Order: sequence, then C-alpha cells, then structure tokens
Amino acid sequence: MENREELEITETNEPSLSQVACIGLGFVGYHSAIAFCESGKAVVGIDIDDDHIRTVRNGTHPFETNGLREFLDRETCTLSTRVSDAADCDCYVISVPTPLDERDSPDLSALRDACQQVSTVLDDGDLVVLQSTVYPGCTRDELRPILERSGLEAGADFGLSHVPERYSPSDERSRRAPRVVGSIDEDWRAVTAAMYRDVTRSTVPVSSLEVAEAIKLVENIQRDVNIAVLNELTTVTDALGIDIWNVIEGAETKWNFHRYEPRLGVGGHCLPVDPHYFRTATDHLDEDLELVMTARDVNGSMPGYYGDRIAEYLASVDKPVSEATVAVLGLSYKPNVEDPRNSPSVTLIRHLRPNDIDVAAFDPQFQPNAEIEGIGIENGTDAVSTVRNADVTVVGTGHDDFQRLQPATLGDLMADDPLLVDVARLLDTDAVDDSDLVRLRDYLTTDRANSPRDDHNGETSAADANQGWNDE
Ligand SMILES: NC(=O)C1=CN([C@@H]2O[C@H](COP(=O)(O)OP(=O)(O)OC[C@H]3O[C@@H](n4cnc5c(N)ncnc54)[C@H](O)[C@@H]3O)[C@@H](O)[C@H]2O)C=CC1
Ligand SMILES: CC(=O)N[C@@H]1[C@@H](OP(=O)(O)OP(=O)(O)OC[C@H]2O[C@@H](n3ccc(=O)[nH]c3=O)[C@H](O)[C@@H]2O)O[C@H](C(=O)O)[C@@H](O)[C@@H]1O
Repeated sequence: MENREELEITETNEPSLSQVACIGLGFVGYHSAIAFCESGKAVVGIDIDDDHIRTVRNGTHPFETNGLREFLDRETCTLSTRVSDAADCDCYVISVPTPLDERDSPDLSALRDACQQVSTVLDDGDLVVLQSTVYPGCTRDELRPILERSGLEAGADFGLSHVPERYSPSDERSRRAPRVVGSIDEDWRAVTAAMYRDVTRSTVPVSSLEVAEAIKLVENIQRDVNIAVLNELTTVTDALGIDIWNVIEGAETKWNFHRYEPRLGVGGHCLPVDPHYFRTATDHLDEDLELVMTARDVNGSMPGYYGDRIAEYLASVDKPVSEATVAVLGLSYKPNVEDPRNSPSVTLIRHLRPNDIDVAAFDPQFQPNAEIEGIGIENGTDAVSTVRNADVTVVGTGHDDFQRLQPATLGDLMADDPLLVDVARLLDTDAVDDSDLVRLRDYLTTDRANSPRDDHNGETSAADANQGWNDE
C-alpha cells in the first residue's frame, strides 16, 4: 500500500482517517454514522431513499435518536442521497441490505450498486469497509472488481475490509460486541482496526476477509440450528404428552446446557437469511450444509405447524375453520422492535388465510390501522378489541406490553372454548391455568398424549441446581 503517507499518523502509529461516508442509513448504517460522528469524524450519511433521509433528518425513523441532534447540528456531519457528495471522504462504510431473492439466493443488487457508486469517487489511500452480511469470498470476488473500476487496485491503492455488524435491535449487549476486522492485507487491517477502536470497545483482527465473512454467518447459523433443535423437540414432546418448558427448565440444571426456546418461528433479516448466504459459498463444492439447511427448514415450518395445530383444535371443538376468528398479538419478528421482516406471525397469518379464517392483528410497535405488508390486514388499535369474540388468540411476539395481558380477561372476552397459543410462554402460567383459556400446549400434550404426563410439582431451578458448578 504505497499511497498512505498522506494519512496523518495517530498515536497508535496507524494512519488516521477523518472523513467517513456511511452508505445505507438503515438500522446498521444509521448507528454507524452516529457513532463515527461522536468519535469526532466528519460524516456524510448516504441513503438512496429520500424519504428515509427525511426521517433521519427529522428523527421520525424507528431507531433510537441518541446522538442524532449532535449529528444534525455538526457542520461536518451531513446527509445526502448522492455518493458524489462524499467525494472528499477517505473512508466508505457500506451497510446496505443483503436480502434473499425469490429463489432464496443472495440478492447483492444494493451492494453492487453501492460499490459502483463508491468506485466513482474512490481515491488513492481511501478505505472501503463492508459492514453488510455476505458469504465468504463475496467481498474479494464480487465487490473488489466493482471497486477497481475506479482504476485503483485494492490493497496497493485503496483499503478493502469487512467488519460485520453484530448489534441487533433491543439487544444492548450486542451493541458492545467486539468488532471483527478482516482486510485485504495486514496494513489495511491495522488502519481499519484503529478506526473502529474509536467506536467500539475492542476489535478482533482476523487473518482474512473470508474469515471475517464466515464468522458473522457462523454466529447466526449456530443460533438458527440450536433454535431448530428446540423447535423440533417441541413438536415431538407435544406428541409424547410432555411439556417442553418443563424439559427446558430441567435440562438447564446441567451447567453446560445452552438455553434456546421454542417460538412461533424464527424471524428477522438475518437468521432466516444467513444459512442461504453460506450455502452459496458451497455451490461449487462437493461438501454442503445439509444439517444447517435442514434446521432452516425446521424453523421455517414452525408457523405452519402451529397453524395446523390451531385448525386441529378448532375441529376438535366443532368450530368450522372458515367461521373462526384468530387474533394475532404481535407482528414483529422479535419483542420490542418494529420490524416485520420474515416475521413468524406474518407467516402464520399467510398460512391461515387460505382457510378463509378471519384474522385480526395488533402490534403496539406499529401505527394503529397501518396496513401490514403482504397480508392485507390493518394493525388493530389495542389488544382488547383485537381479541374480543376471537376463537383463538396467538401471542406471536413477546412485546413487553403484552406482559400486562390478563388471561382471565382474555378468556372472558373471547368466544367459547377460547384457545391460547403462547409458544414463548409469555403469559403467567398460573393465571392461564386459572382462566377459561385452553393452552395449545395443554391441548396437544393432553388429548393426544399416550405417555404419562410430566409432573408440574417439585421443580428445581437451574440456579439452585448449578450451585458451585462451573462450565466445562
Ligand atoms: N438490522 C440489524 O439488526 C443488522 C443487520 N445487519 C446487516 O447489515 C446490513 C444492513 O442491514 P439493515 O441496516 O438492517 O438494513 P435496512 O434495510 O434497515 O437499511 C438499509 C438502508 O440502505 C439503503 N440503501 C439500499 N440500497 C442502497 C444504495 N445502493 N445506496 C445507498 N443506500 C442504499 C436503504 O434505503 C435503507 O435505508 C445487512 O447486510 C444486514 O444483514 C447485521 C447485523 C445487524
Ligand atoms: C448470533 C446472534 O446473537 N445474532 C443476533 C441476531 O439478532 P436478531 O435481531 O436476529 O435476534 P435474535 O435474538 O437472534 O432472534 C432471531 C429470531 O429467533 C427467535 N428466537 C430467538 C431465541 C430463541 O431461543 N428462540 C427463538 O426462536 C426470535 O424470536 C427471532 O424471531 O442476528 C443479528 C444480525 O446478524 O442481524 C446479530 O447482529 C445479533 O447479534
């Protein structure tokens, strides 16, 4: 990398970059722009969506606004829809979407477009950092050639690094996760790590771009597979008449049992997506990700599993499905966020609709009466009006707001034989037991069970059982 003398030398003897373009101002890029601004960098926030720029400018977007006022007040921090307005920057941090297409293959269109835009303003000594999640080899093989349309060579003329984002909404611990840094060469890795040390607690330099890309995917894939194990075990324990929650509580008394929990399904734009990204890297190999993709299918099948169990229950109480009403509380993919991407609740609604079942939905994170994308229903105004006269209530997302729901009230508001589908067991179990509600898990493990039911009494808490034990 011959052209780095113009970068000023910082106290860590690494050249310092001072003007950062953050391309893509979604959840990831927005937080990066604020963080780099707070670290004293000049920042140009770039997003192709003019409306989104407007929401950032007036603070009406769904992300936290800590630091936004300082960003907007600082003359050296600006917003634009054009990468050309960032031509004076010396670092380009790309955080655009990397979703799947309709064939479950990586859709790199946004990424290619962003790289093409950057290639038009790239100068000697600049650094390009990819934060978006991609598959191993993508940065080097797909994005580097686009960036080199600038006439510059990655490594020799400009830096190319992959620093995957680990932060996720409503998980403050993940915000402070160390940042993995993989680069085109060691010199640029040092420059990148120095820049990120200003915005995170610690950096983890790794040996290559591909290792950094793989780390991100492996973290999420391991989580997806482990959740799939619990989801599959839940369907089996249902059939055996065993309550999975008693099994989890008991298994947790072993110090090296890692707790994962069954849910209506696995949502978000990462866990359902990342196995398919990694699978892409195996396309030319004899080896494949058979277990990983099977686990993905298990998780993807869960909303349908619960949809079928609901239909089964309705038939068992002589309620024609086409005349039934299902109330779905929670549309986000996980608690306390406003994000319906790959939401299991939305997938469940899609699964139920062909049966002409009537569906009402409410999510406090969404605007009342807002149209819920892709399922043709509007968000309700509150939980009570949503569940009134419903035959089934599904607690699809464990928002904190729903902790206040009183099972007795739900039972009174709903139709006869009211079914509660609360896979995450959000509602107080004793209160549910004392209400008129029929818990789906009880229905599944009672009316269909052949084996002895598990004993609800005399359970030992994990904390008590693990007194004094250390992890292996
Ligand atoms: N949201 C999350 O919790 C996390 C996301 N990631 C990854 O970070 C990346 C970004 O994710 P999000 O921030 O959630 O995406 P997002 O969908 O919330 O935001 C992406 C933004 O990029 C803009 N954009 C799209 N194409 C563009 C282009 N060519 N030039 C400029 N702007 C463009 C869009 O208008 C949008 O505002 C993805 O690869 C995702 O997998 C990684 C960790 C956490
Ligand atoms: C390894 C890891 O913890 N990855 C995180 C993950 O965050 P994400 O926002 O997807 O949330 P999550 O807690 O993994 O939940 C994803 C989905 O999995 C479900 N879920 C979660 C835990 C569990 O035991 N059972 C379960 O079914 C959730 O309900 C949700 O629908 O993916 C993020 C990402 O890559 O976008 C990443 O930054 C986060 O650190």
